[in-house]
Amino acid sequence: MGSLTETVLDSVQQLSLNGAANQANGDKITIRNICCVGAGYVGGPTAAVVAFQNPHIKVTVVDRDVTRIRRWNSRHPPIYEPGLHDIVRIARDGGRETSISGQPSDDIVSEKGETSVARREPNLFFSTDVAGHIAEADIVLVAVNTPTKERGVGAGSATDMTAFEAVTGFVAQYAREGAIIVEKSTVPCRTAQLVADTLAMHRPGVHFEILSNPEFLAAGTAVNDLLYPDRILIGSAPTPSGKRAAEALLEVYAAWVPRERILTTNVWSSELAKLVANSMLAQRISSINSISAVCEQTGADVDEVARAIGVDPRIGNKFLMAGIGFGGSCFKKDVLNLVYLADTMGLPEVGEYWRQVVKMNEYARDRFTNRVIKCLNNTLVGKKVTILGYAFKKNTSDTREAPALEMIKTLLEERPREIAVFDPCCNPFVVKNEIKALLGPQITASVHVYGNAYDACKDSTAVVIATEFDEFRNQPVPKPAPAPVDQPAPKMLGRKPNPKSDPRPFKESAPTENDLLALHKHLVQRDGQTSEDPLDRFNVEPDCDDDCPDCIQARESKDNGFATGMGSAEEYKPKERLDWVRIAETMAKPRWVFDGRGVIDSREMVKLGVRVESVGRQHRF
Ligand SMILES: NC(=O)C1=CN([C@@H]2O[C@H](COP(=O)(O)OP(=O)(O)OC[C@H]3O[C@@H](n4cnc5c(N)ncnc54)[C@H](O)[C@@H]3O)[C@@H](O)[C@H]2O)C=CC1
Ligand SMILES: O=C(O)[C@H]1O[C@H](OP(=O)(O)OP(=O)(O)OC[C@H]2O[C@@H](n3ccc(=O)[nH]c3=O)[C@H](O)[C@@H]2O)[C@H](O)[C@@H](O)[C@@H]1O
Repeated sequence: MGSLTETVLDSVQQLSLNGAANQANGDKITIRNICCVGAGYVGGPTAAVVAFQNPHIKVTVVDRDVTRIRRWNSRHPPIYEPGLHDIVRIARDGGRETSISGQPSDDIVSEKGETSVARREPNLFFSTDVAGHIAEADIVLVAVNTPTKERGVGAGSATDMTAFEAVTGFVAQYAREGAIIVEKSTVPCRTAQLVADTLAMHRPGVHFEILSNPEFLAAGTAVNDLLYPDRILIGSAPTPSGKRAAEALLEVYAAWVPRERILTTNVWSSELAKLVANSMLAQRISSINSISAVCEQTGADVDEVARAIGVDPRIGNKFLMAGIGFGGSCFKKDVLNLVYLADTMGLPEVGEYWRQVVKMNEYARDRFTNRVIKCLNNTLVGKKVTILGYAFKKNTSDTREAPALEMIKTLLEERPREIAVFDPCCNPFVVKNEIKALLGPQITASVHVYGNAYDACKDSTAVVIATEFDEFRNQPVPKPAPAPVDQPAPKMLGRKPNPKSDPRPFKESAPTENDLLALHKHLVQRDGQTSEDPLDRFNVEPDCDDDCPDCIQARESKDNGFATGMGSAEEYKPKERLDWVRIAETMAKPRWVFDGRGVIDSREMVKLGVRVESVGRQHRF
């Protein structure tokens, strides 16, 4: 019997053994057709950027959710991400032939322009024909949801592989021989083996390569993360055909990502690295949140502590923002995924170590909610409490696992007169329906979701800030803590363009899509709202259906200058800061602000007669 290492290596090779002779010594694989299964937060933006950067590749995003696909095919896609709309418009609708001045000048688009930009055909499609598009693909990206199991064996920590397994079944049935199957979803380590086994069972002797290519984008910055990734990770079998498949996927990314940022590993390292990346980030947040509790007892200030430790290059200054804890669809589930892996491999100490990260996160949120209740004399009866921010982080409409929801649930137990909710990025109709669906219509009768912050805060005894939107600040956005001293200088290659500077003259005579995008951003920012299409390239967009929530919001929104950005505008644009003087004037006494995200300068609030409680520091006034 071989050693464990040998067994693992053998099974890595097995991933590409079926019929490997077909491809082992073949030519370079040319990719012309990509099918992405799953039109969600990862599948939609990733496929859009891949298509945008590879006009010669047909990219089709398929999903079984008819409404989602209809919305991707309309002017209001189902998810909001800054910059996504411009990219979808070019890739999905094509671009008109245009002519631009190749030199920085005011005469941006002119008939006598020096640089002509050819017409671009659409190459991004959204469809519900899952089988049909899998069948024609050279690469199938699987980007379906992999939540935590809610029942059965491993409930509460194991990954629910229902959606992933269903897609694997489809792939086994319909994918053409030689197709490259890519795990884009975050999956338990060694999932590639399950995929290989399923394919081998359904299609014995037929060759498929299985790659792991986890996604590292974050909500709210997805487009920038995709356009300028820190790294692309591709795990493959160490066989010649495995490496050729990895090279084929690498070529797709190399259209816009510098090659030195594309890392290749074995499949298991790639699968595990994704879980570890999220677990380590979550661990930092839980670590600083544990320290915030110590700060509140000792008189230390958690922001000062974070700043003091963050200048040490061995620690670094990122992900040290104390608050009510991490939300989002991934951190908790991915840490628990690691916990389950450790537990089932007979490593309970490892599992327990990581489980604490999730426990500390819940502790941070509940500790703050209890502080709200305690400050309000342990009763909310007859009182209105306002929650500012419902999304799990700023600049996104993603509300999955948002701490705000759990806080609302706890506060409702105290039978308040009203819980008011306002989020500058979320559609109020969607939020209201979501809260009702998650907590039940009876209990949520006293929850009202507002389209502007002033109505939401009027007559409130307490305002609770649950998301770090810049709009809620009463102080300038703080400068980032100084970078650790020996942090390497950012590389020139793949660097994000500065939208303030004109990218012309372009390096090449024919501008790339990145050049055009940089110029588009520069001109939109320079000219403010005056043109959404300064390069005169956009085609007419498809209409929305009658039930589009963003169109309904646009029709019904009573814009008080701080209305939600979804719907009324094509894209969410951060609005002006909240006028805290106006809010303070209409709040009920004693006016409390509970700052769960470190956005409030309490000294300014005191001048308005507002009492502030923040995470990680003592200053009760
Ligand atoms: N949301 C994020 O920011 C990130 C998510 N990830 C990972 O990416 C994966 C996808 O996440 P999201 O895009 O957020 O999920 P999502 O829930 O937004 O989208 C998943 C989509 O898959 C579709 N789907 C499910 N089963 C299907 C089937 N059998 N056939 C066709 N379509 C099917 C669903 O209808 C849904 O539209 C997860 O594994 C997640 O952990 C990774 C990095 C970032
Ligand atoms: O796998 C995923 O889904 C993604 O998870 C995170 O991205 P995301 O959850 O979208 O957003 P983050 O910026 O990581 O923030 C997560 C949560 O942590 C909170 N946070 C973040 C940073 C911090 O210092 N403190 C803090 O409380 C945020 O408010 C938010 O609720 C990772 O950052 C991505 O790299 C990863 O791809």
